[in-house]
Amino acid sequence: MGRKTKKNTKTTQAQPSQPQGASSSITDTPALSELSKNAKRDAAELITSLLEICSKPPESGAKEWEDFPEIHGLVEKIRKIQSVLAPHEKPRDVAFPAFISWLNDNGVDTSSVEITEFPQYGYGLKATKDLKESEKFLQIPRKLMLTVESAKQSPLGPLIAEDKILQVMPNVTLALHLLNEKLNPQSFWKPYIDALPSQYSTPLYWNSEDLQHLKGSPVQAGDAINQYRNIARQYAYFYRLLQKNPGATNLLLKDHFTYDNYRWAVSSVMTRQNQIPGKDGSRATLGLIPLWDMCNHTNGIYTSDYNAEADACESFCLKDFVSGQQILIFYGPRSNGEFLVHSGFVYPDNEHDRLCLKLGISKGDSLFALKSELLSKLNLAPSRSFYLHNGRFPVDGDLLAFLRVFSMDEVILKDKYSGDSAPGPEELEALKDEDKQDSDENEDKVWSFLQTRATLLLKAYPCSIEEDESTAQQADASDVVRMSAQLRIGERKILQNTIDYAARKKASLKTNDI
Ligand SMILES: C[S@@+](CC[C@H](N)C(=O)[O-])C[C@H]1O[C@@H](n2cnc3c(N)ncnc32)[C@H](O)[C@@H]1O
Repeated sequence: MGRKTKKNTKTTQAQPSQPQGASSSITDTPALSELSKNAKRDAAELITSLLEICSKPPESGAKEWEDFPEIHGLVEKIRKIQSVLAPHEKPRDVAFPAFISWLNDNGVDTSSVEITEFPQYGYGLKATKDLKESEKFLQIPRKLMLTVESAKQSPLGPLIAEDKILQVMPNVTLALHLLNEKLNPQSFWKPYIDALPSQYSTPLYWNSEDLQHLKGSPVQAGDAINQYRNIARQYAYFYRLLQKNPGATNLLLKDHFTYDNYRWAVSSVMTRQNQIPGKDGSRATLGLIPLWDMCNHTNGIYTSDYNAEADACESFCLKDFVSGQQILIFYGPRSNGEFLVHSGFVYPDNEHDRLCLKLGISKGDSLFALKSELLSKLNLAPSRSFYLHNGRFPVDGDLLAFLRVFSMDEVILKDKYSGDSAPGPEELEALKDEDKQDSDENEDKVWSFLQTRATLLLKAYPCSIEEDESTAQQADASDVVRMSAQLRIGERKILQNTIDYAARKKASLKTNDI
C-alpha cells in the first residue's frame, strides 16, 4: 500500500492487550492440543519434513516447479489433519458496526466514508459526501495501529527479543502479532480484526491446478512458487519454535498455530501493511492502519502522509470524489505480477506494469571477462533480471547499458572500454542514455536482440491474446482464471510494445545512414 515519510513526535501509545494464557477456553478457536495423540505426532513429522525440503536452496528456472508438488503435498496433508480445528467464520459485514463504533470511540471521524462492497474489489470506502481533490478524508491515530512496536510491547515481546528471524523480518513479526491478537477475545484490536477478510485471493490460496494458469508467465509463476515455499518454511520453523521455546509457553499462538491461521495472518499483513515512522521518529516501521486499509488501489500518486504532531496517518483525496463514489488511493508503482503475488489482484490499466526479463552473459562467451568487468563498473551483474516497461519507453537505462555491453565486439571493448582507454564515469553513464551511442552497428545488434527475444517470449504463451481478452470478460470465470488472463494480456502488450519500439529504433538507424 502507500508509503509514509514524515517523522513524528512522541504522543499516544498503543493500548496493551489483556494478559493471555494458552488455554483454549480463552479463545473460541479450537486448539492444536485438542488433536488426537496420533494426529499430533503425524502433523509434527510432516512439519519436520516440510522444514527440511523448504530449507534446501530453491532451484532456479523451470526446476522451481520440481519440488513444488512435494511441498504442496506436505502442506495439504498438514492442513487436512488440522482441518478439524477450522474456526467458524462469521460474515465480515456483521463486524462493521462495532468496528466503526470502536474507531469513533477512539477519536476517528468517519463522517466522510462508509464501508461498502464493490464488485471485483471486495469491500472499499464510499464517499458519503462530495470530496474535493486534496481534501482530507481520514485520519487514523497511531494508538489504533498494529505495528512492530506494539508487537514488542505485547506478550510476543520476549520471543521477538530472542529470535533472530523475527528481528530482521518485521512483516513476520506483524503477522504473528496479528494472529496472537485475533486469538484473544479481549484484544484491544478485536473490532478491527473481526472486520478483516477471512481469506485472500493471493496465490498462497491457489491450488496446484490454479498455479498452472501462470505457466505462460514463467517469472510470475516462479515468484508465486517461491512465496509458497517461503511461507511453508516459515510456518514449519515457527511451529517448532513455538513448541520448543519457553518464551512461547503462555502465548495463545502456540496452541493455535495451524498452517491456515499462519497463512491468513501473513496474507492479511502482505495485502494491507504499510510503512510508518517509528515512535521515536527514527526508522520506519511496519504497521496495519485500521479503516485506511479498506481503501482500494488506482493509478495516481501517494496521497497519504504521517502527521507528526497528531501522531496519525492522514489520507487526502487523489481527485474529486462525488458522494456515493468509491474513494481509491494509489498503493505504489507496482507491476501486475507484483500486485498478483502480494495483493491478489491484477489491475487492467496499470500505468506501472512491467515485465521481468532475465538476461545473462554466457560464461562460454570468449569476451565474458571483458564484458563482466565493464558491467561491474556500471554496477550491473553479468547475469540478472531487468524490466521491460509499459508505455512510451519500454527500455530503461540499466537494460540498455546491459544490452549494449552484451552486444559489443572485442574491438570496441578493448579500444574504448578497457586498459588505458577505460572511460570516466560520465562516458560510462552515456551507455545508459538512448540519445548517445557508440556505433550504429552495435545499436542495431541491441535492438535486433531485443526484438527477437520479445518475439520468442510472446510465442511461448499457451493461448492467443484474443482468447485471454475474452476469458478476462467472462462473468462466470473464477478469480484465478480471470486474473491470470489479465496478467498475460498486460505482459503481451508490454512485449508487443517492446517489439514495435525496437523496430522503430532499428528503422531510425537506417534513416541516419541515408
Ligand atoms: C488494503 S486491502 C483493501 C480493502 C479490501 N478490498 C477489503 O475488502 O478489505 C487490499 C486488497 O483489496 C483488493 N484490491 C485493492 N485494489 C484493487 C483493485 N484495483 N482491483 C481489485 N482488487 C483490489 C485486493 O484484494 C487487495 O489485496
